[in-house]
Amino acid sequence: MSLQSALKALHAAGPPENATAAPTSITNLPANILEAFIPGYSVISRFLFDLLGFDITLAVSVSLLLFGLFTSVKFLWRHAYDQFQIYFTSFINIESHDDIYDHLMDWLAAHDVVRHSRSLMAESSHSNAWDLENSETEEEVADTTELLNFTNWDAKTPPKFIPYFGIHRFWHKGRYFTFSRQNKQMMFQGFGGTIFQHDETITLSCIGRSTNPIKDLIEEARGTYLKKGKASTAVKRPAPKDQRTRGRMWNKVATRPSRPMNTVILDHSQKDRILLDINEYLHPATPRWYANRGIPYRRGYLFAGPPGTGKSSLAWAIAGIFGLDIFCISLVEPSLTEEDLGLLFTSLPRRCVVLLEDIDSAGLVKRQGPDTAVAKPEEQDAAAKIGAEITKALSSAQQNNNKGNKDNQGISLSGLLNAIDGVASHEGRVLVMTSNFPDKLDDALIRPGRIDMRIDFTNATRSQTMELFTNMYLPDTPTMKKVLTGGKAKVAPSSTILRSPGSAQRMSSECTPYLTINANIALKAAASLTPPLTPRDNEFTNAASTIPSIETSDGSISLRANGDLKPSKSTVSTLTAEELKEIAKDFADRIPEEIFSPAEIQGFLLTRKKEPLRALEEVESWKVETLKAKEKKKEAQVGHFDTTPSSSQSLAAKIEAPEDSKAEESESEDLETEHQASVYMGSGDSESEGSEGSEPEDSDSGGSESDDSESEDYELEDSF
Ligand SMILES: Nc1ncnc2c1ncn2[C@@H]1O[C@H](COP(=O)(O)OP(=O)(O)OP(=O)(O)O)[C@@H](O)[C@H]1O
Repeated sequence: MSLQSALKALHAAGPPENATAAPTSITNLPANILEAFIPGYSVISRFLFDLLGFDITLAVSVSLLLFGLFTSVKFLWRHAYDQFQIYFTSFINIESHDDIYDHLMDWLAAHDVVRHSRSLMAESSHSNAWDLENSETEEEVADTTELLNFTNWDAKTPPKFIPYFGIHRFWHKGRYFTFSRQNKQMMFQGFGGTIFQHDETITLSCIGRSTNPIKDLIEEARGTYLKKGKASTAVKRPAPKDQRTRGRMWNKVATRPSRPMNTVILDHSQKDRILLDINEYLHPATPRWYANRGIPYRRGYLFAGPPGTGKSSLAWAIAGIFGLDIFCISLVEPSLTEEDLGLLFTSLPRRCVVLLEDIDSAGLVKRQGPDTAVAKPEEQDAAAKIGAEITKALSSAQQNNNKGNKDNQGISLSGLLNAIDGVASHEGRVLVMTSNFPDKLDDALIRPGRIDMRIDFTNATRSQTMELFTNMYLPDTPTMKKVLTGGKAKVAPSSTILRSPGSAQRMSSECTPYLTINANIALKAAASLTPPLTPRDNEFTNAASTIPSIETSDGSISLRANGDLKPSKSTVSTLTAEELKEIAKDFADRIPEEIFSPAEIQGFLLTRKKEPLRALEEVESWKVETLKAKEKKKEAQVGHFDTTPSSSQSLAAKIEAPEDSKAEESESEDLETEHQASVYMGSGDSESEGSEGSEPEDSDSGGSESDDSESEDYELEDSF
């Protein structure tokens, strides 16, 4: 029927006056009823009749009836649905500041929900430095002589889609789930006016009167999430002040690959000691043991030593090995109050590593008052005096700061002690404090019960230097890469506890029964390692098996492993493990003992990370220059702090009569070089009795995980 004929038909229906007559059908409502719904209806309909030539009453009546029907069905449906939800469905709510929120979002992003939902949120997924390390990208950057451009790589990273606010429905394992994401906006009156804050809640529900299916789903999401980050360590820091007031105490700031223990170069007996101690402490049976004896279930460790000697690295490695998150607290954070500190400790998970870095420079107000931070009379060492001055300056600066900030009174020593072992303190955590000046610490802070074990770090010894060197230049195998990148390596966490079957055996025999179980597991894991990760007992033999050939061309050197790795174009020759060992020895011979920190040596090697021979060649001049710079800095500091002239002696005073052949070899160098070379010889001679001609005891060939990624590691740690 054409439009014209339709209009004609309507026109034939007669004028609106007819409409006032009794309706001929239910769809043709009386005009007075329509008037009640639409005020002025009769005027409008007359006007439209004059204009169009037909009565609209029928059309309006039908529309109104349909609308009424729809509204009542909708109302009934909603009511019925609400009743159904109340009596026949179960709910679990999750706040956005909880870890489960992340677990679920991650799970949903990878689940069908996202594929079928029509309301999604796209998030740019920024891969971190380690994510880039996959075979595809690696091939693309095989040639390190060219400048890199990451634009294309970023473009290749697809965005991540997560469900947007609102309700999403999905089936999972034969059950129907509803996922609702709500945004809450809160309003606060602050000093600067009204502050709006957003917070999120998600509600998971399923049909049935039991919450078990939802719990299972959450458990599944959690499992998937944790599995993904199995070989990585989550780094958490206190949430910003405004979030803390709303109950969110910690924020995850990063996830980084677990640091293998063999990349922390430290006396192996010390490493074993601390690992066994923590392993025993974390064992599920231990809390009962503590409770039965009325001992608070806490354990604290002090890592003491000069800067850059591996204190934080060891804490990271411990977190990685035991699969714990690491919670870093900076006591100098301006918004942190004692109350906050207490709450932070209370909201720690059951097992975790809490890292309090550089506790000596945290400006703690001591119990007896800030002046007690002044150096004690027996402190003759310039470095110690400088440390005391810095602590004092920091302390007074913090107090000055606090004068203008009523909220923040700073953290006092007693505030920290309360947080560490007060009633509110969470039990089961591994507390690690690091300090460059342990002698400055208040006795109360380091008394047993608060600090149960102290590990002393020193500047690099000869064997440490050798190990640093070999770690830097051992080939990077795919297995190692997986360990470092948190890839699909299956043995990463356990294998790093014990470095080799030999050490696993030893550990097994030394441990308590329940530790033996763990050691046996570790023994199996260690046995399943590929050669480069099984060091210590037969380090160089293993390493040699991964290096099949030598190619020498232009004098620069790189390593190649069994065809697993392609040599980069910038480095063209290969060393055997034996040769590498010899170079490492030579290198260590040229570095004075306990003068340079491992961080300094690592920094030097990093700039020559594929050229061990160049490192060997250039180490002498680097050594001289660095020593000069150190001396200068020390003099400047001594002058600044007005200490006695003897305080500038440190390096010079360690110099003894040159007598070693190495020192004689360098006779062409200036006087100072000779002078400093003898520093090394002096200590090297005495040390050489134990170490000369022998491999560095306990060195880990597995440490080859260093290489390229170590520089990233270095930078990242600094940023933390
Ligand atoms: N013993 C070591 N073994 C391996 N690497 C080390 C060692 N000491 C330092 N490094 C390297 O030096 C860098 C700095 O180390 P780290 O932060 O652990 O030192 P630190 O003692 O905590 O320093 P600070 O006291 O300044 O905080 C890291 O990249 C780390 O890899």
